[in-house]
Amino acid sequence: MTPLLAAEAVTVRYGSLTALDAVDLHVPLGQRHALIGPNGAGKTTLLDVVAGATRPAGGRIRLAGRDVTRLGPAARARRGVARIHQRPAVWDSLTVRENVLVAALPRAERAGRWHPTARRRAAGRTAEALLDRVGLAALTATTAGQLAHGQRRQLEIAVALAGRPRLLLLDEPAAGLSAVEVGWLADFLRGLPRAVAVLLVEHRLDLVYALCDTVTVLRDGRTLATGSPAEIRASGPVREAYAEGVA
Ligand SMILES: Nc1ncnc2c1ncn2[C@@H]1O[C@H](COP(=O)(O)OP(=O)(O)OP(=O)(O)O)[C@@H](O)[C@H]1O
Repeated sequence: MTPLLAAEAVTVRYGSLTALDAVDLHVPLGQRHALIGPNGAGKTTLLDVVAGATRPAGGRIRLAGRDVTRLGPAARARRGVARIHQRPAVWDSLTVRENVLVAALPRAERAGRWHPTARRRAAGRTAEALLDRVGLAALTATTAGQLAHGQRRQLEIAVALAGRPRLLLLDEPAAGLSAVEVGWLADFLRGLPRAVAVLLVEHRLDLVYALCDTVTVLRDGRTLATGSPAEIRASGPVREAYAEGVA
């Protein structure tokens, strides 16, 4: 079956540094797939390539079989790719609700809400439901710039889901969160419908093993191993390589 995401022989160079060297990655529909590896292994670079933020020097990205290598981030977002950044990226000057509305309006239009009032209403309902789900219902009128780090993460997740993605790219979502917030994040991601596939970059292996079906280990821009959490845990070379480089 055609995977939702296929990265084929993706190569990225920064000057003389090869950040990714012919990396292959397949994510089937609905899969929770983790990318782990030492610092500098190329994990964020691979997310950048999948999101369309970095153009590879070689290789292809296919979404549901279609070659999207030449498409930028906005076109990929329209095809169902959403991203959570290492530092939560939200509009500081807008309210919490407005942040989600901005993301929900184009989706409402694509869903056939042509009339502006109908579009606003549909987007408003989406925003309210999502803010409720991420636990920000009491803060809808708060300016995003006033939110604490964990709340910004919750908001960014609501914004990402407002476009109804098929593929959610998460770049170290647990970074900077308290233990309670990490627990919330794990529960939230576990509860995501399988209509959304997840590609997760995360240093916290407890979270990776608890959430993901498949784990790919990168090292120095190359794939060291891909397997189930049990297979990756049991792999001596993987443990050594990962332990060497983790901060
Ligand atoms: N814009 C850039 N210009 C030059 N080099 C870069 C750039 N972005 C990344 N690199 C280099 O590419 C390599 C891969 O970086 P990347 O951020 O993808 O690694 P990572 O596995 O995500 O690391 P970390 O776990 O530390 O976030 C590193 O050597 C990094 O210094």
